[in-house]
Amino acid sequence: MGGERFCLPTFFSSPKSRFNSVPGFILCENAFTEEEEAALLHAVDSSPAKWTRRRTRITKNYGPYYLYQERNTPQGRFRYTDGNIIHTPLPDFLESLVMPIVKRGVPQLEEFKPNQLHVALYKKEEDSKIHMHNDNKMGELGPFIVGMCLLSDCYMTFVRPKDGRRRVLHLPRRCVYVMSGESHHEWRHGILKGQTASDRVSFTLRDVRKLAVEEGAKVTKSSHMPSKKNIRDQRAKDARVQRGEREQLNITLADR
Ligand SMILES: O=C(O)CCC(=O)C(=O)O
Ligand SMILES: [Fe+2]
Repeated sequence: MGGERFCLPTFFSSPKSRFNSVPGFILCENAFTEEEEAALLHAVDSSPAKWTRRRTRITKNYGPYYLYQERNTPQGRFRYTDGNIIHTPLPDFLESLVMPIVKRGVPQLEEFKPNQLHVALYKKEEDSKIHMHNDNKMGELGPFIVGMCLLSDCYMTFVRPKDGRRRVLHLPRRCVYVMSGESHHEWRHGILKGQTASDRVSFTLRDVRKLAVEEGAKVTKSSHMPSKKNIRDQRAKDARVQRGEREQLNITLADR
């Protein structure tokens, strides 16, 4: 760990963040070994899902393709192609590797059955970050969101819009964390620029209970159709892909 640009954001020292905890947030340190970490990275590398660039992060997505917008639209938080939510099958390593670690570290998660796994690579040299957001803004998730930190520590910033409270939590490499209760429903969170110690990989597990449209169903109601602008943007993107302009992301995590 180290690097001069990895330090607490300046507002951390403000009186509002003196009590550094967020209700409902559970942190399990040393939740997995270096060998397990290597196995998880190798499993992501071996999985056929494609890497996609999203703003400054690079991600692999399994389950319904999730967007981080907080606007309440009829199509919800999901990305569509031809009227269907993009859906990548869950990988085998979710059951064989990920869930045993999560349940061992946090026994309260015994009943937790995620149907979505989001793998993100935050690159230090690209100042990767994730903007402040609330994953459950539209109430589509079950009671837990679970995260895992691989390869690097980071600081996660929390803000509670109701009263402006702010907290910054240190998430160590190889931890498992859980957002439940207030941290899940009332706080927003993000990882700001410069707040990962080095290249970091995270796993986010969600239990998506409400899709705007039935999984796999054709969108027929006009109110469920993506906006004209979304359709235009998607067509332009598809055309770029066909012309081979899309960035080819050949990434290997295991050799980092
Ligand atoms: O990288 C992380 O640990 C957090 C990611 C996150 O907040 C999310 O995917 O919703
Ligand atoms: Fe999140």
